Amino acid sequence: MRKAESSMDVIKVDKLVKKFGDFTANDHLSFQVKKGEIFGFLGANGAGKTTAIKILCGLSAPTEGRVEVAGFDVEHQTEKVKKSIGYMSQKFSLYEDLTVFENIRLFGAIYGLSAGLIRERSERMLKNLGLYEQRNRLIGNLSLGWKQKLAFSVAILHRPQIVFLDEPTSGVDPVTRRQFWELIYQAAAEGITVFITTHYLDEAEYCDRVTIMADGKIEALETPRKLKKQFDCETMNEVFLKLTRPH
Ligand SMILES: Nc1ncnc2c1ncn2[C@@H]1O[C@H](COP(=O)(O)OP(=O)(O)OP(=O)(O)O)[C@@H](O)[C@H]1O
Repeated sequence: MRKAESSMDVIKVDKLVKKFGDFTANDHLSFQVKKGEIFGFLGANGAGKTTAIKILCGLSAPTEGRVEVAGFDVEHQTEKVKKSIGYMSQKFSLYEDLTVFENIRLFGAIYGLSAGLIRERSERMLKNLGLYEQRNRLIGNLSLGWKQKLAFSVAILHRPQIVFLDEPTSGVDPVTRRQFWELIYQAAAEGITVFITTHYLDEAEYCDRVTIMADGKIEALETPRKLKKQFDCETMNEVFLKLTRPH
């Protein structure tokens, strides 16, 4: 298993609570994520994953607790947090009526990259993806798998410290999911921390550490190997079912 690059914590969550009225969506979450780590954030529908990710990205304020991302307080240094991260979700889509290259140029400019840097990085990225010959095609004409791989590459174009991926492989075929994970490994090897939610339990096996949430609480947080040993299971799927089935 690939090791996280250093012992530096780039995400620190301390007793995070998020309430919507009387309903507690995140119930005293505490965890840390290291630089270069691939951190899987799992849980059944409604467990509270997206709620927590929105707080970590500075899009929503915690009700209680303290959250630090890339060394910044998410509540009081929101703009600095936003500059340090990349974000991609299942629903995040590139502009369908712009070409591959036009999308990269647009997002590069939004991230504040110079024209020269955008050209250099986009060429390298498109060649790495095997999409260079398609650079003048409209996004709308690409398959979902290509769109998601490209969306991920665009989300890290500005070399963020951390990239948040909310169900990025939802609906794509197993071969493309494997290729997507190759991109994740490349990013992590370059020191980008990857925070990912997924409902595919085979993908949980690819993470350095995994947290499993149920009803707004963290039920387990460990490496996949240790979790399987701890719960006496062959697969992460079995671990997940043990921890998230209604008791
Ligand atoms: N703005 C809101 N107002 C009220 N309730 C909310 C709000 N946002 C989320 N919730 C509730 O909080 C709970 C957690 O939702 P959340 O979207 O974080 O779950 P999730 O783990 O990401 O689920 P999924 O896997 O389906 O994406 C759900 O019961 C949801 O209905």
